[in-house]
Amino acid sequence: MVGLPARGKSFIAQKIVRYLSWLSIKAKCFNVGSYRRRAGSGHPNAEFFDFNNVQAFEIRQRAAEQAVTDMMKWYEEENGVVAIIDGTNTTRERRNWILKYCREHAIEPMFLESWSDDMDMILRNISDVKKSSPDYEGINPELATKDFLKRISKYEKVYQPLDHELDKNITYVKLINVAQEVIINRIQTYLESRVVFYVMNLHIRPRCIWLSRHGESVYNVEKKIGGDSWLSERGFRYSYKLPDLVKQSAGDADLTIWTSTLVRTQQTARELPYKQLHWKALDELDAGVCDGMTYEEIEEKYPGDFKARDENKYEYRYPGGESYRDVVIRLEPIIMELERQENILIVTHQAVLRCIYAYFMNVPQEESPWMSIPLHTLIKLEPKAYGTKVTRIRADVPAVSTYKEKGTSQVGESTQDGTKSRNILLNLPESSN
Ligand SMILES: Nc1ncnc2c1ncn2[C@@H]1O[C@H](COP(=O)(O)OP(=O)(O)OP(=O)(O)O)[C@@H](O)[C@H]1O
Repeated sequence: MVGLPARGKSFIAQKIVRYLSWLSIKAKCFNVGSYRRRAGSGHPNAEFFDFNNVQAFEIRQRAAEQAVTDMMKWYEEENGVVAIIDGTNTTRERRNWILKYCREHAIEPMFLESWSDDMDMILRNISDVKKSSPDYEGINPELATKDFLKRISKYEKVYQPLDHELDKNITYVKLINVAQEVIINRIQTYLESRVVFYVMNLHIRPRCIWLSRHGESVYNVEKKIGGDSWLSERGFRYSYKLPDLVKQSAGDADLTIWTSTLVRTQQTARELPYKQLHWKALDELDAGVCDGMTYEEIEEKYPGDFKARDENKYEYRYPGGESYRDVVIRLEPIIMELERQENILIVTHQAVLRCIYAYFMNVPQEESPWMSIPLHTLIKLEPKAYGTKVTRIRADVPAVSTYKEKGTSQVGESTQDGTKSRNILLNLPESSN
């Protein structure tokens, strides 16, 4: 990463790691600010970041070296694929040092610069995350803001942005005022282009995403999986309640509804007074030859498959059908479009919802297929600077549980509050410098 403080470097770095991890590409962020704190910077004020402060400069240099050393160890020992050095890396000298070190280890780095002169946005960023940074623990917020602006001015004195001419031989992407303008140079690999495409689609305007499973279906009541059945009577009751639940949570905000192409999601959404789009990519995980069967029937007819699925639910692919991994791959355009959009309500199916939820909440693959996402519950996701806040709103309409625990063909769960799901993920703010 490259850029002055409060330009969203950590935000972007963490999002890239979450996106790649969700796609099963091993990625990790190495945050130079946390190495600097571990190296004993304490609670530094702006003077610490003065480039003429020799002692402090040494601490910062050591922190960068430690981050780069750990990165290399991770590549070598843990087969890492994409590492991100989340630091300011504001001088060409520092970037050349990273470039040289990486090339000596046969790694071709890509630099990602976030550049902004939008002072309102920078002040908002400081207020969002910097005042609560460990650097300013116990310090009056106004003083913290003032000191942080001074810290930025120390960096500005030495800042050398990526340059069309001087940096023409390196791979980079430069985001100007979020993605108002994007400059790319020497993008050479498929993975690099995926990352560029992803960051081009990010925005930071406040918005919410709501998720709901379809209302209880006739197949849910009959304990069958797959199919294209109608809603049950209780499922229709949920569809009549949904507009009020949404209004309660979204107020007068405008939103767009996305459903799958299957009858049960469209019946669930039909009373909602918003624009609706139907996506094939939101259809339920295809159970192949098991479509329309109960888990008991599957256990009886395909005992080997039943066991194999319990053992590795993420990878298991139904004969003639799909695995969770397959669903994630087909959901990628949905995630990309979600990043671009503002308020969206998605009405979809259990497995698909687990995959979308896993992306926003950073749920690991071994856990995501086992998350409990009950029927007749509206989930609100609010993306924040360093994570996503979740609120669950239950409709007072009873429904069967379709949750199947490991090792049984019975559906239903011991806990009704869905404790197997993650309620909130908010990473501690770290600073890149
Ligand atoms: N491309 C962007 N440009 C400017 N701000 C952004 C961008 N992307 C995200 N943000 C905002 O930046 C804030 C988070 O700042 P972040 O901690 O990531 O900055 P940083 O550049 O890593 O700062 P530091 O160098 O002090 O660690 C959030 O409020 C987020 O909305």
